Amino acid sequence: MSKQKLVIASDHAGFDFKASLKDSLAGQGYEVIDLGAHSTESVDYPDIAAALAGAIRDGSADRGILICGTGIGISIAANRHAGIRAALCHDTTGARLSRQHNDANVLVMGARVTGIEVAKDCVATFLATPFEGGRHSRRVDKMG
Ligand SMILES: O=C(CO)[C@H](O)[C@H](O)COP(=O)(O)O
Repeated sequence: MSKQKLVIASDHAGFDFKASLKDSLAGQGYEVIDLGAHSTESVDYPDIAAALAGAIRDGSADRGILICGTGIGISIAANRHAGIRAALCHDTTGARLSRQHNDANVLVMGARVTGIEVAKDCVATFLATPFEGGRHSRRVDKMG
């Protein structure tokens, strides 16, 4: 099976964290589109979330990873976009269930609240876990 196409983006607070995740994913052979931020210069997370939503919507990527300081603002912003199911996760249980029950297509994490090794485990779990369907499909469908 071919690897999923990934898009990753962060605000300034997640810049270093994003670089670590991107390196790790590249090392595993993933194609990763990086939509910035490209430095620690301050940017606004709604703009970052909008850019990533566009990349999922136009088919440039299958799954997304978003990072801000807490993950809260950028997940709120991402979920305002049609077709985006962004899950803010702090551990691998959340990452697994976000896929099994919610068919999340964007994993969100907070660089100021989650350690990078936990984050790498969350990414691996998120990418490896299929949606369970069944009763969960009905609920996901109700969200549009
Ligand atoms: O976590 C965030 C949003 O939920 C942002 O990363 C955070 O608010 C940015 O703060 P600052 O401009 O003080 O670096």
